[in-house]
Amino acid sequence: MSQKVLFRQLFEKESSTYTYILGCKRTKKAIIIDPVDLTVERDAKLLKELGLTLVKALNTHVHADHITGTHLLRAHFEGLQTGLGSANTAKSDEKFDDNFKIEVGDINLEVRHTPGHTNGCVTYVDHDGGAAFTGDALLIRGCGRTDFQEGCSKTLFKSVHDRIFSLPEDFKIYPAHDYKGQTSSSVHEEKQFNPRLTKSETEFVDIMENLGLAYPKMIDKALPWNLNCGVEPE
Ligand SMILES: N[C@@H](CCC(=O)N[C@@H](CSS)C(=O)NCC(=O)O)C(=O)O
Ligand SMILES: [Fe+2]
Repeated sequence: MSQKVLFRQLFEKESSTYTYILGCKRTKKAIIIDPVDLTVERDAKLLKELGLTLVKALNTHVHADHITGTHLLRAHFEGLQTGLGSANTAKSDEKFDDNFKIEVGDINLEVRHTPGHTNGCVTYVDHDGGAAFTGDALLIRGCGRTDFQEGCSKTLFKSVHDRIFSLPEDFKIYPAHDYKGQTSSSVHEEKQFNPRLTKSETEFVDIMENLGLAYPKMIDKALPWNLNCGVEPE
């Protein structure tokens, strides 16, 4: 991570979600990526202890397994803007087109559209810090499932190869989830050892069609709330 940016990786255990805080040391303005409703109080307290003002709460996609904390964070930080990729129909203050550049003080993130797990997934790339926040597009030694939310395994294969594996090999990978206690990886590691993405497209599609994962416990509640920015729909 860049010396100019304060960085924290936080974990929410019910959904095994990683939330990331990036704080500009100069301006004290901060961005949070993939906050969870259950851990908003913890995250807001930490931000305040670090002397940071949260100005943007971003999601990598409309989550199916938990409710986003973006709306609840507004109560702690006046003027907070929520953000999401522009391919989503969900409510959000900002919608980012492909290659859009987010700037907050000395924090710079490039938005790369990486559909496939959902049609609206994005990866936030920190070129200065050499890191990519991949959401569920690329997990450590895995990837997001493609069996709901307009998922498509061929699209995901292309997104990961064209938009994530094309980054420098030493870029770190920070996913939205991990179910095995792993915290980060690198482009080099995933290109070498990811058991799904090292395969041909045909083999990848076959793997994804036979994952046999259970339907996420919270999906029926989480999707309508998250389409409404984490607020209960009327
Ligand atoms: N058991 C969990 C959901 C687990 C799950 O389906 N995770 C998603 C990411 S959250 S949308 C996924 O894509 N997993 C891929 C994999 O290979 O594990 C629950 O019930 O919430
Ligand atoms: Fe997801």
